Amino acid sequence: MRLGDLVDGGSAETVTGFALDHRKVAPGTIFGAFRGARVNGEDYIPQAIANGAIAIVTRAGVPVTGAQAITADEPRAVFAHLAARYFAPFPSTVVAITGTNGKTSTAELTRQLWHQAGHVAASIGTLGVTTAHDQVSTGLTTPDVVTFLANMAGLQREGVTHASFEASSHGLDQFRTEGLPVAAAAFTNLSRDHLDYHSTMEAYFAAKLRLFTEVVDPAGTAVIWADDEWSDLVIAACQERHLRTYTVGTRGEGLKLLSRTPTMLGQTLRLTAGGSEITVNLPLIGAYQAANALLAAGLVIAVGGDVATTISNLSRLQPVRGRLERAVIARSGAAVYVDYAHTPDALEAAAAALRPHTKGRLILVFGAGGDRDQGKRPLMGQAAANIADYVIVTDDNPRSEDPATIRAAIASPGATEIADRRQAIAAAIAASGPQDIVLIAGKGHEQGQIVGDQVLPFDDVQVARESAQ
Ligand SMILES: CC(=O)N[C@H]1[C@@H](OP(=O)(O)OP(=O)(O)OC[C@H]2O[C@@H](n3ccc(=O)[nH]c3=O)[C@H](O)[C@@H]2O)O[C@H](CO)[C@@H](O)[C@@H]1O[C@H](C)C(=O)N[C@@H](C)C(=O)N[C@H](CCC(=O)O)C(=O)O
Ligand SMILES: Nc1ncnc2c1ncn2[C@@H]1O[C@H](COP(=O)(O)OP(=O)(O)OP(=O)(O)O)[C@@H](O)[C@H]1O
Ligand SMILES: N[C@H](CCC[C@H](N)C(=O)O)C(=O)O
Ligand SMILES: [Mg+2]
Repeated sequence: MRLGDLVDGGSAETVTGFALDHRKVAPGTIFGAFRGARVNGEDYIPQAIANGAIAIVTRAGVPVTGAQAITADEPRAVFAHLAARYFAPFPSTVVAITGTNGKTSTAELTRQLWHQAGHVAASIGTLGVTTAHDQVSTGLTTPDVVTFLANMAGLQREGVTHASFEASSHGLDQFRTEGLPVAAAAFTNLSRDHLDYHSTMEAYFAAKLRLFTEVVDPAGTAVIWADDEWSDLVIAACQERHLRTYTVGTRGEGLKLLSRTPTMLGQTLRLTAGGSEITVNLPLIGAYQAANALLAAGLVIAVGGDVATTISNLSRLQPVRGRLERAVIARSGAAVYVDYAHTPDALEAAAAALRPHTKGRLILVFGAGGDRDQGKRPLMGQAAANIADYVIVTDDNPRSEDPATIRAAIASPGATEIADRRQAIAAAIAASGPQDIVLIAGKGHEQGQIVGDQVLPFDDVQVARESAQ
């Protein structure tokens, strides 16, 4: 592809790739020079050109000498759209999920439902790039736009026709997932997180809302969990754009949840869909997993899946890694669960899921990540005190912060503090009785504890199993 094929007045030079970092520029690259959270990418334009960049996408007025300048008010959006034309084709059906909690779960359950329906399907998100046979980590929930589009194109080459992806608020704010057609977009919920980056709930919500007002195709569908306090605002924004909406939940119209009855290993859902009443046994516990499963079904139906088959396939869903994952039964007889709850709302959702299965006490081990929203820490501490009978506060990826300061900020009333996560997990399990449940929250599938700039190997499930012996 030549530069002239991509931009008006472009030269006949061959485009060889796209880069956001000047260190990744090779001859023929189009470089995106953007102001970032840490540094200003515009400062690296001369180096990018020296490394062979043939065009620079940036703001108007930024000096560019020796390469074609492509300028726009929102240069990240233009860069994404140019890159998408370069990397295309993509899987023919792509859907996205946003919300504070439940993106990974919904993306993964959507992938599973498509797989069951006979499609070659994949998902991209916190767990990495997942196909029926493989899982490769990308490091971020929503990778940078070049990685994202290259991965999507790679999936298409491998025969993937259906792909779901997580659109994090950072990703949406930074236009990391633009340019490719998105046939449907789901909203899970909104609660406190990431205010270190977005400052206010309104700004955080506005970032999420872009998925519906700008990213999803105008002829696409918004699939909305109707029972969240922010849902009506999402529905209103979609209606303003004349987007088709498909709502799910007890207030849902597409999939209406009539009742939810916990069973030993899951729950029975009674629903109305397309005018008929359907009962399905979901092999996952907790209201939150039912919500995510219904959203996944909604997405599959929104892009053409058969309603009855899709709902019946819910009974064959596999658990999502690190989301209410039963790690081990301790010698005491207590069941030990690992969950990725790292917000106040998620802690409540995870505890609510386990309560009906607990005859005794709910013992909770958790912490809060460093270099992330500080305001959520005391709220998590208070939530923990409300939902659990015994709380141990420990470390969870302190990153560059002092772990003791993070634990002090959590300040969970009545909690025990054990800095070392392995010791905390061991203490929780040692304290458990046969009727109790131990919930280890915050790290889910993660394979490391980030301390400073080191990633020390750590897996909550494995440590729980070792501690339970
Ligand atoms: C705050 C944030 O979101 N930062 C992300 C963002 O960085 P940025 O654009 O602000 O970059 P910057 O470091 O200020 O640099 C500005 C520009 O200069 C360029 N640069 C920089 C240095 C240099 O030598 N040369 C150069 O060209 C950079 O490539 C960049 O384009 O874009 C980078 C590339 O896409 C990301 O790697 C980086 O993620 C950092 C590492 C991060 O920790 N992000 C987390 C907070 C995050 O994004 N999390 C979300 C949500 C998690 C969830 O709840 O699910 C996620 O989607 O994972
Ligand atoms: N629908 C939901 N409602 C409330 N809480 C939920 C919901 N789905 C998941 N959770 C909680 O959030 C945790 C993380 O779930 P998941 O990984 O699916 O969310 P996510 O949105 O991808 O999170 P992240 O922002 O870290 O990528 C779960 O382990 C659970 O505790
Ligand atoms: N995607 C989330 C994950 C948080 C997980 C928790 N273990 C932490 O490190 O805070 C974030 O980057 O904020
Ligand atoms: Mg996620």
